[in-house]
Amino acid sequence: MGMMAEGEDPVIDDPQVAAAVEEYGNADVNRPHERFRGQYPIVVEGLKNSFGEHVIHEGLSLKVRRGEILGVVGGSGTGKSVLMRSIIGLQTPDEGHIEVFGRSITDGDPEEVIGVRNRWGVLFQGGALFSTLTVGENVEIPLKQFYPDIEPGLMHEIARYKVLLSGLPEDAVAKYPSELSGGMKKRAGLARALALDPELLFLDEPTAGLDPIGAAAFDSLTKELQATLGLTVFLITHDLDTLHEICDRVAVIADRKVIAVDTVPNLMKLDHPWIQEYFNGPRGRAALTAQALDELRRHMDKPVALNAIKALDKSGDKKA
Ligand SMILES: Nc1ncnc2c1ncn2[C@@H]1O[C@H](COP(=O)(O)OP(=O)(O)OP(=O)(O)O)[C@@H](O)[C@H]1O
Repeated sequence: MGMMAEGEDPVIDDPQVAAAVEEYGNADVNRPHERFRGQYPIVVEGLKNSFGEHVIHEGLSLKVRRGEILGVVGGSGTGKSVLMRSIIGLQTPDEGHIEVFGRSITDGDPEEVIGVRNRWGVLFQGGALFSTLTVGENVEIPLKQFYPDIEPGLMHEIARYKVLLSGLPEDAVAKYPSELSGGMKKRAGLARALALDPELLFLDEPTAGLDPIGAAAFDSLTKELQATLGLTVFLITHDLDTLHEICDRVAVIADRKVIAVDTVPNLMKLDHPWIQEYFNGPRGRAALTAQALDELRRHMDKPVALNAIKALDKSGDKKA
């Protein structure tokens, strides 16, 4: 086989497979389970968003790599949610271009956009569950919307599986959102976001409002799902522990654009005042110490690590 550019589909050598592809349409057709093979499932270029006189984004560009957990941070009101809403087509920008899975969201054919909407899942801030429906029924909504012909028994079974996949007990399927704790509601929202086996997962402040143990558990679940399901995750968060623990890279929004995208250690070296305040301020330092402790605990059998943990714990006590 000749050289293949990144993101290109492989040449089909097998005549039977080639005939089947010919019959059912090639990779450009919106087949439900076509998977994106390019390098960047999300590409945003020159985005401008405003509400009246209030300009939120101007000249904002961002590329999300396939398979990464990308954290998105920025001060309150810098437009993290508006960016997410633009990417999923809920907010029409004034200017700029957005592609998801290589298809234009901003000026694409509406049919095409519908063809990509079943390939992402979204957990909105607060979960956005329908209060009059059970958890199982909430998870079935996207299934009914995109695959109305699936028979009800199978639909219930898929929903039950997604609920379990999100770490909820089986009996949560029949419960109403009001019967769930905050952490369980987030998991139910996640189960719904996973309903269509997405390749791309959008999480808006998933650990906000959770206690530290619940937040850490949700982070582990996100990491596990990314690794096992091969997801790309776009994760808006204020949670420094989340950034340190699970994000491959972090995009920082300030001054109406993405001012940097990099790993947390690399971002911490940058001279921007907001970045310094955020990552190197007292809360940033505490998160870093917590991560260092976690890392050391993984090597507890080693005497050096044990001593280091003791020393770090003591220095934490002094600060507190
Ligand atoms: N539909 C809307 N109409 C008018 N203004 C809006 C609308 N949606 C968002 N905004 C404004 O856009 C700005 C950015 O909002 P956004 O919710 O994206 O911020 P954010 O970075 O997610 O903030 P936070 O961290 O507080 O959640 C805010 O000033 C908000 O008031």
